[in-house]
Amino acid sequence: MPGAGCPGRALSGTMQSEGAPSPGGRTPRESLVVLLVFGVPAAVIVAAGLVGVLRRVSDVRAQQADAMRAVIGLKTVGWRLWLEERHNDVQGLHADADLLLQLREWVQTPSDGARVALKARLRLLRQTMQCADILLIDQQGRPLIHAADGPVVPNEKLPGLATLAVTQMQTVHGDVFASTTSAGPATAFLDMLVPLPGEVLSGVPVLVMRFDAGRSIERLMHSWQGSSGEARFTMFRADADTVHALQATRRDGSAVELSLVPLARSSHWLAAAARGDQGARSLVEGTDSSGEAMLGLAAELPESGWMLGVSVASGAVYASTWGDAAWIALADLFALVLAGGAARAVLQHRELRSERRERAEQEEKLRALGLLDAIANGTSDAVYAKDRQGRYIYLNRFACLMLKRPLEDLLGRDDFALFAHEPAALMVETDRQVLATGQPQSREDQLKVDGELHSYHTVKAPLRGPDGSVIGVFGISRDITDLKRSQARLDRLAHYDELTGLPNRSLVGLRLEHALEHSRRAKSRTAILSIDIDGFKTINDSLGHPAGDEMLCVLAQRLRARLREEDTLGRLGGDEFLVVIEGLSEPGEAAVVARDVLQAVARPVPLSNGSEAYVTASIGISVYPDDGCANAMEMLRDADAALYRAKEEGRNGFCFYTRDLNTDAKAKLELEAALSHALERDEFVLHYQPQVDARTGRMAGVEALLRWNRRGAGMVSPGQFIPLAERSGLIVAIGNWVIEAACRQIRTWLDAGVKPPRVAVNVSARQFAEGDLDVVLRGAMRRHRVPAALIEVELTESMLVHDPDKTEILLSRLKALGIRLSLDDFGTGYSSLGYLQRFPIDTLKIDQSFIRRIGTQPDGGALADAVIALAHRLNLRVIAEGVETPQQHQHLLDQGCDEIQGYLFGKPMPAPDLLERLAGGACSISGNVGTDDMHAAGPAAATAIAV
Ligand SMILES: Nc1nc2c(ncn2[C@@H]2O[C@@H]3COP(=O)(O)O[C@H]4[C@@H](O)[C@H](n5cnc6c(=O)[nH]c(N)nc65)O[C@@H]4COP(=O)(O)O[C@H]3[C@H]2O)c(=O)[nH]1
Repeated sequence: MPGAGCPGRALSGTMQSEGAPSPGGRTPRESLVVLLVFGVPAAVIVAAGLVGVLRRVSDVRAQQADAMRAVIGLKTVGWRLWLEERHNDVQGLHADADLLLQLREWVQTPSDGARVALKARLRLLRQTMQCADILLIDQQGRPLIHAADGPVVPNEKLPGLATLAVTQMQTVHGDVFASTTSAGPATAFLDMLVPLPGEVLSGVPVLVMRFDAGRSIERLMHSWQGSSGEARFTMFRADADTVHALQATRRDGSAVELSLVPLARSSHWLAAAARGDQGARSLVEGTDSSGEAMLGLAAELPESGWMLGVSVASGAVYASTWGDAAWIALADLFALVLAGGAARAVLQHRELRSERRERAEQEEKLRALGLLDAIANGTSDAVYAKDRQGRYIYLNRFACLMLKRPLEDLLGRDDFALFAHEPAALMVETDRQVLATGQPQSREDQLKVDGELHSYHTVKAPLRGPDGSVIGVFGISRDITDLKRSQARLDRLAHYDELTGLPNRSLVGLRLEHALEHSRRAKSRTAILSIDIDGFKTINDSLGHPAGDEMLCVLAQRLRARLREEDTLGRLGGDEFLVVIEGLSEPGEAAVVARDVLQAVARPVPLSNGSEAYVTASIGISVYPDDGCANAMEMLRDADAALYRAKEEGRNGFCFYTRDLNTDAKAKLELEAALSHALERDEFVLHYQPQVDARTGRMAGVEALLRWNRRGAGMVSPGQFIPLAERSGLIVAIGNWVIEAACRQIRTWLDAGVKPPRVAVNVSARQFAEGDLDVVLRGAMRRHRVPAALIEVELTESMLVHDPDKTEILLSRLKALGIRLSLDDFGTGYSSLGYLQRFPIDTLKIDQSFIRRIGTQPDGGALADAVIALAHRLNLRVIAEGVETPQQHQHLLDQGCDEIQGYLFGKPMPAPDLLERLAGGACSISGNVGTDDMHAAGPAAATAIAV
């Protein structure tokens, strides 16, 4: 926490020292890798280069040796040819008759003349055969006469050769020999000895043809220009100490001079060849006479007594090899340089990478520290660290703000120095657990800050040093006061009704479970009262929801005030309340409470708009264990069943649950299931009840009343199934069917030539709310070609008040069709006179309950009278329904009521029965005025009045 000078720095130092690697250090493993990757290939390259060079040298030597052997072979062939030619030259000499004759003459008469003649002959022969000399020798090899001038060049091998030739009696030749005169140049000769017939020439047995071998030798020693430079040839001969080489020199363009050169045995290549160290015809190395390094190869020159050697300068032979070697070496060097460079680059790269990594790590750490600092100070949690002794070593900015002290004041202090003893002890205890277990701990604390109690959620974890040992405690504390408040609010919302503040369904359910549990143990009674406000919907619809809500709140307060503290009062939703009463000793105590509740509800409720609302309540009671319920759910179900019964029994009362109620509920469910199939099974039928002119008794119209002929069960009263159909939504389809059926019936009457009465159809609230009543009516009227004047729609007050604007539009659309509108049950709801003026109503229908009062109570007709007067004041027609007695009829007639409907004039009846009435043209009051067996005839049904 550098900015604040907080001990965040101390933490930074700790983090930096953690396990940093040696900077730029190359590990032995890295060096080994580099050595393996680059050293080994480099060594292989160099070795391969070396082997290449050596192989090249070896190849060159082998090639050179082959070439030299081939050249020597060629030279040898040349030499053999020359020898063969010489043999051919001397062939036949031993049979040369002229020569033999002259020889014989000379042998027999060794006169000068004979000698001269023989010598001339030999000279001629020498010329012809191009010999260097021709000798006649005796058996000891001593020359007797010769053809050339000058002294005879001695050949020490002649005696031996002469013996051989004579013994074998065939031509033989000796080795090439050189004249060894020290003064002039030497000449090489070859003596070919031809034995002469002995009986002829005893004493002169051999003719020696001496050939000059110089030319041939000179040809042998002609140098050869090969690919590896000039090949030089040498004839040589070795004795014990010296090697004599024959050098051929052409002097004057024709004669070849030879010289014998003694060579040192040591370094001259010929000496090595002569020694045969590496075998005959093997390549030898040495120097030549001038000291130049030479490669040579020597082979015996056949039948000459000499060796023939060929040599080339080593430099010329290896020149290309050295060139290749130089290239290879260069390539090797290049490869080595490359390998070295690559190795260096790799090493540098690795070093660079490692440096970069270290730098990145360092930066990362710095960033992390910065982040830590930013996080610790950026959060609205208190972040802190303490040493093992509980002294603060770090606090973030928020922690300082929370404690309202500068950092310097806080560092080094412990919790006892900063907080009250009790919370401090708890904090220290948590620290102790963290230090002892090395495990994080969390807890919630409450601390007084600025005189206000705050809730904190704290997580504490061990603070570890670089070696992993626990050196203190690290903590984060979050102010969760608001969260706690929200939680409490959510809790309230989850368990309490927002409007009345009473426990809601879930909390009441829980309390009921608890109460039952307690009752089970204490063997006491628990009762529940399911309360429904009668007429609440009407209040809501007529006065608006705010008024409804206001009334609910007032009722909730009243009920709460009537109950004991330990009783639970809850609102389950809408106008449903539930009371749970514990510890009853007998069920009758529940009835006392119920009566109290009824009284409380029945009192007028003053509303803020100045008006007063009058409502009653219906209550269903279930008592544990008397009703045999096992749990809360069953109790609620039974109390509901009792509530329905209470409502059925006329409201503003209570009803205890009995087992029969459950049977009723089941029957209702079955009824509902059967109702859903009634339309498709065509089980509905319309009955018609006459509405007659009060004065004339003529039938002015009929009310279409729905009947359900339930399969297997007979006729079901609309009072039973209409509410069910309303609840399930089936009423919309059923209502449409009624309209269709009524129109169809009118058409039937029309087609039958009967003047049909006006038919009033009942419309349900849901059907009206669909908003398409005009479309449905128009469709039906069009399909059956029914004049709109024959249709009347009966609405109830509550339908109109729900959404007046929408109602106004729909009613005007109906009026536009030409349909009459009648307001049913008028006076029972919260009748608003304003609506009567606003909506295009034609007729008011006085509710049966008002009619029933006539004649039974003093001034019982007052309400009916008022409705009649009001209707007429508003120019509306008025019709009274449920008229059963002539007194009622008379009273209504006296008051000016326009039309009458009731058993007195006819019960609802099937269409064929009505047809008879229609045919009769008037509605008479008779003993049996209807065929509808749905309702029992009233007391006046037996009276017959003819109108
Ligand atoms: N005690 C007695 N009762 C008389 C007398 N004259 C007529 N009533 C009965 O009073 C009810 C008049 O119908 P409501 O007020 O529209 O009351 C109707 C109406 O609200 C509803 N309802 C009947 N048919 C339909 C229908 O097609 N559609 C809708 N939505 N509701 C219908 O069912 C209610 C009951 O119908 P119902 O059982 O047919 O009962 C009829 C009728 O039979 C009388 O002199 N004495």
